[in-house]
Amino acid sequence: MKFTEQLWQEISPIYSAILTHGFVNELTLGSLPSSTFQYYIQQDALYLTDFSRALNQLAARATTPNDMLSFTQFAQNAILVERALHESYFTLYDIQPETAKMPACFAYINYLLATTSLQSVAVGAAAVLPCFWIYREVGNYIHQRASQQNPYRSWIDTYASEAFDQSVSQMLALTDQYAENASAAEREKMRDAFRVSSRLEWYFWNDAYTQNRWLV
Ligand SMILES: Cc1ncc(C[n+]2csc(CCO)c2C)c(N)n1
Repeated sequence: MKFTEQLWQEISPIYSAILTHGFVNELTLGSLPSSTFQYYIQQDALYLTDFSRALNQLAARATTPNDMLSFTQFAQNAILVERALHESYFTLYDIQPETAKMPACFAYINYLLATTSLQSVAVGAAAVLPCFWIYREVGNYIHQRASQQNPYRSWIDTYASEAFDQSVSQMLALTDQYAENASAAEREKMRDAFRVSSRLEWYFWNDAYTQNRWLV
């Protein structure tokens, strides 16, 4: 079994919790309150900018030109996605930009920046992988079920694209290659990083759903 297949098996309860989460359910049905979607998009714009920084960190630290190129392209793409949010959804759904990261976004981004800066590139790659992989799976899941009249259709179509599918496959191959060259202890850290980020993906949806804010 591929290393990444093993990773996916290990997060099976987390992935199920994401698919059955109220945010995903209501987004699919089109009944998600616009204020909830607004919170999500505002936080995601903040997330994407720093996610790009985390990928650039991996690009700077990768040892082969091929890997550097992959991480650089992913990093560039995250900024393009962020820009697309501004050019489409912010206008389409009349959303105001936000500057404060709420708890899940704050935790997730700081975890990714610390891991891609201070851990090995292999562990850093495992930490950013859920962002790609979970979005492809959740994106396809929603895409298959949502109606054409869904008010969030424009967002839903983004993650079901072929271009996105290709970058996820590239990221998976890259992670498997790092795992092959890693020691058992290193692979254990990769598994842990993959699980932590997957959990934080759930928290990201949950913060939007509950409109979570700093209590103090
Ligand atoms: C919280 C959160 N997690 C994952 C994504 C998905 N995503 C954003 S950028 C990118 C690819 C960059 O090359 C992917 C897969 C998101 N938007 N927000």
